[in-house]
Amino acid sequence: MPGCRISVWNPDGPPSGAEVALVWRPPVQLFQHETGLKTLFNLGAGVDALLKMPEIPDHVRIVRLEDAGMAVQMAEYALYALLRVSRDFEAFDQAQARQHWDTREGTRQADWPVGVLGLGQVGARVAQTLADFGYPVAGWSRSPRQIPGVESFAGEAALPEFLGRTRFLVNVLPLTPDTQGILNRETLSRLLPGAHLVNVGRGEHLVEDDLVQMLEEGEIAGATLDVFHTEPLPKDHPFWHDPRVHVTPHIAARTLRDESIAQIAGKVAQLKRGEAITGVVERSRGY
Ligand SMILES: O=CC(=O)O
Repeated sequence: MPGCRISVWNPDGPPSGAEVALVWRPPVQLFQHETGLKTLFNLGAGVDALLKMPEIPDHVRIVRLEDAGMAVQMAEYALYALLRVSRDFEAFDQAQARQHWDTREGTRQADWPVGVLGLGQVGARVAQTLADFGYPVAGWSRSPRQIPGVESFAGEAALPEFLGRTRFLVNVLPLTPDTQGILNRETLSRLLPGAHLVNVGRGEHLVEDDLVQMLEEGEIAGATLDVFHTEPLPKDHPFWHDPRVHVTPHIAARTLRDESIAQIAGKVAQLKRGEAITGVVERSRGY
């Protein structure tokens, strides 16, 4: 990046005078030290942790990563979880362990209506991918979205109807005060029987105790969870030990270095030319 001076933040040295910082969960001292910052590029899609930091001055522009190779990873993750449950692959693994030739009846895609919570760049890719495979897919977002082959539900009033037609629920919402705890007993109990939950948003979207109980009661058949209230997931957490729950360590969509650098470098160049950039967070909206 000719024309840019790039350094690693050194909290013990004098301020660098940087106008732009690339951050992931930065310490508050950064903002007390580097007071010339104008733009923060978040090295992830979710900016919830940054928006919980009152130390970030109001005039600092926060920019999130837009897709940058994450959307396709989320689509892969959701597709993997969907195929595993909808095609009974776990039952076949168990049958193999018993050398049992399990000639169970085949499953139908129509029996697995998919619902995607959140239809931003990531959610749209997830919904589109699963729809392309032939599953009935609907998406829920704040405002209506037009995605080919995906039924759109918008706004809080449409949430019960969206949940009521969904058996495989994928959460990719941003975490905001409005969406915190949105996956709870009241909402999850509206899903179709035999439901499976995939959470690749944030742990705080889910009321974990509600899910633990609903799995016990058979109200929810299973879950594939990548994010948790406490990460790493504490060793004694019931999710580790429940065979109906599949735990992954916040890897559903990794930040890809080259793609992220290219995107951020492009936006820095645009800013230097005085152009508007996309991906700027609306703080009042929460993402
Ligand atoms: O959690 C990861 C991200 O927000 O990109």
